[in-house]
Amino acid sequence: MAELKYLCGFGNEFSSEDPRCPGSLPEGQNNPQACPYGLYAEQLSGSAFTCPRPANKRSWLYRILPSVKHQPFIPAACGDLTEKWDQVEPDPNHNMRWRPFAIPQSTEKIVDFVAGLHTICGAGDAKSRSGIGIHVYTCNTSMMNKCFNNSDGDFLIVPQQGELLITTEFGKLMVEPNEICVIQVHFLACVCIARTLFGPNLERLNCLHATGSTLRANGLANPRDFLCPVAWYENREVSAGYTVINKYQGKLFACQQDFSPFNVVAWHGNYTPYKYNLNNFMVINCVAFDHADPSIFTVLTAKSTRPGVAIADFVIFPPRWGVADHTFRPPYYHRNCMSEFMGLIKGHYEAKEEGFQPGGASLHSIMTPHGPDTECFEKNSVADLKPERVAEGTMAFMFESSFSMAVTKWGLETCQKLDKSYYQCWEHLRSHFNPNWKPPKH
Ligand SMILES: O=C(O)Cc1cc(O)ccc1O
Ligand SMILES: [Fe+2]
Repeated sequence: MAELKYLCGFGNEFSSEDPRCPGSLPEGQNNPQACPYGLYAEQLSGSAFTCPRPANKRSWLYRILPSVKHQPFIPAACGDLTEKWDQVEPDPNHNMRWRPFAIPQSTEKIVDFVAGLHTICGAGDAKSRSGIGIHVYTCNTSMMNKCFNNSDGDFLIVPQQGELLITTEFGKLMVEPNEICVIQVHFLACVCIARTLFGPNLERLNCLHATGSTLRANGLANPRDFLCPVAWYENREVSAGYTVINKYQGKLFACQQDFSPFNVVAWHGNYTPYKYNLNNFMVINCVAFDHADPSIFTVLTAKSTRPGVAIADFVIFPPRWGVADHTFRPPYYHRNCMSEFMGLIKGHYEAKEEGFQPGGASLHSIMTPHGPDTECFEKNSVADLKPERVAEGTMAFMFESSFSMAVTKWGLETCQKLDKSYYQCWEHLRSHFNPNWKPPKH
């Protein structure tokens, strides 16, 4: 497949025409009486009309047929996708760790993107438009004559294994591990497996959906590194039926139409899907002493209505230099007023060299004490503090949320990946207390 082209910038006013139809974008107005090439004009808004201008998000799509032409939606099987946060009793032992989630073999079961979504934890409510859902996604096949949209929130997709070709109404995105992509609320997406890194047709990812707020880029993620697709259309009748699956108020619904919805010939606007390569993040770190809190690693944030408090921050722990003097350099022990869901794309996480594995995850719920494991503490309390590379070959990430999240039955039981021995990584922490301690002489 030819290299895909992208437009670069974050939240820019973009415009794009499929080169097969030059002049398909109306000039000087959005709603001509008759659009070029006989297209329909359709607006997709990401902010209320009344929002102040800098917060306004909307795009205009010029398409062969409008989205409204479809059969009614009917309930569809939700599998392990849920917004029921009371499936299991609350449990304050919410320092949890999961071994790498299993990817079904295609010889056993065919699983596409939608069928492969499993909700692991979350909180809040799509109806009041304030909430978060964290899903683990494993699949072994492409979506065929089928696409998906999430009416409940923006989808942030973090591939861990295998490349994805995501067709959207704005065009195509190729997303590989160490890249992320954002498919906003209401955008249609067809997720295909493009190429796999380990064995045939196996994909594993984490998805975050944040309800009620648009994801914004943080200052250290340069706007020009965000890539958005260019217009691409297909004029394809599907007499057997094209299925649109809609996640709406926490449940899945499906409808049929007799044409491909990827029929947008031209578009313009500032509300588009995008991808971002995590290697482009301009990492900063402490250059004097002490461990800086991980807000310095925030790539994207979905703001809540409370100033400075996020529904969810997307944070990464990329390779960097550690140079802090007279400092315990790894993460400190802490009790956080935010929930921390972490995943490992590749490598080893500095606070837990073992146990936390690529393709696995951890959850440290609100105020649950956690920090470096015993080995990490002992080693780094006496380490020679030369400048050194930290997290070489590693990419860990965190969804940090102000919500106190519930774990689902799938996360607790069905997935069978919960590491029940996780608490033991702190069990051997011993007291170093010495009441006769004297400050060292210099
Ligand atoms: O718990 C963790 O491993 C994540 C984390 C990392 C860090 O550097 C500081 C605080 C924090 O919660
Ligand atoms: Fe933490």
